[in-house]
Amino acid sequence: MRIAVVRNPIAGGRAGQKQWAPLLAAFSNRFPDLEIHESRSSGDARRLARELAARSYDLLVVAGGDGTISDVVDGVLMSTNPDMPLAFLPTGTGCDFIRNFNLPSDPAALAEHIAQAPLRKIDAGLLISRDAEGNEQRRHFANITSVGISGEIVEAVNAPGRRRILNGPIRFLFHSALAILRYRPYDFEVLIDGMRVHHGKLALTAIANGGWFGGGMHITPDANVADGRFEIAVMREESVFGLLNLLGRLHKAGHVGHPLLSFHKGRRVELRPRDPARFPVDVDGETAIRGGFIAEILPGVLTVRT
Ligand SMILES: Nc1ncnc2c1ncn2[C@@H]1O[C@H](COP(=O)(O)OP(=O)(O)OP(=O)(O)O)[C@@H](O)[C@H]1O
Repeated sequence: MRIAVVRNPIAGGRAGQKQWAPLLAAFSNRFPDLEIHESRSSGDARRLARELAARSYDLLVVAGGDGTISDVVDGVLMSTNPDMPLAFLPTGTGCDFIRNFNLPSDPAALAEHIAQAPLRKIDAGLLISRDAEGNEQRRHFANITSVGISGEIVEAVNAPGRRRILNGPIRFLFHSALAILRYRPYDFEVLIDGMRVHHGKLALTAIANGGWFGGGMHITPDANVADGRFEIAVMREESVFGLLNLLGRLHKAGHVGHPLLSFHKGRRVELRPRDPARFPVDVDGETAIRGGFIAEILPGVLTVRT
């Protein structure tokens, strides 16, 4: 099997770098023709994926976290060969997307699992938004797009320079607490398949292909990456203490049934802000776009070996 790996060398910080040596050894052993391609800057994994998808590999393996997977998914789906099969080597901090698949953690077992796994089709999301000049922009995502408090947290956690100061989970907790204290709820209309399901102030809305975000928070427990639909969680305005309490329950999906939360299924979600602010949107754990947008599910567009 001819395999190209797209690796983000900074994913997961020091822990991610430690994981890499045993993964590389196990994969080189199982797949002697392995080629490694490293991203050189933010967003570079998208360019690499688009170029590599057009060549004659049997498989593209993504070594990184959710941001790298998101860039590679976008690059492959924008390439001349969107059917290029993908597999995942988790070396990121949160690694939420791969929680949707039952992957072994031992490197040799993971290599064998990928070698044996049948090809299957899963869904991806498409975001249609506008850049600061008002031009339409399109990008794909793999896992979850969210706005509100989560958008603010993701922007704060990833702000330039912060990756070096605190390590992954501590940085996330620290900036989450700060962002919650500072959060002023946005005013939104949320439309799902043309029906208005919410208008007014929001704590958070998550549009999910997969079930987890924020490093293990099980925000949409009913999401299924292969059912052709999003699961959408709409969390209404809440006090700071209420928000902290709700977010604290997310890891074990203890938020389900909370009176301020509603869950929906749909294929097309429109988020219309009531004022035209360029608020940050969390796209697979990165601030990839700003302001209102439309999200569409693309059923079965991704080919994976998981
Ligand atoms: N060579 C590079 N130098 C600097 N940044 C890079 C480089 N390659 C990729 N990036 C950027 O690194 C960021 C983080 O990547 P990624 O999300 O994969 O890791 P993570 O944040 O540790 O994991 P997770 O998202 O699962 O928590 C992405 O925004 C990506 O664009």
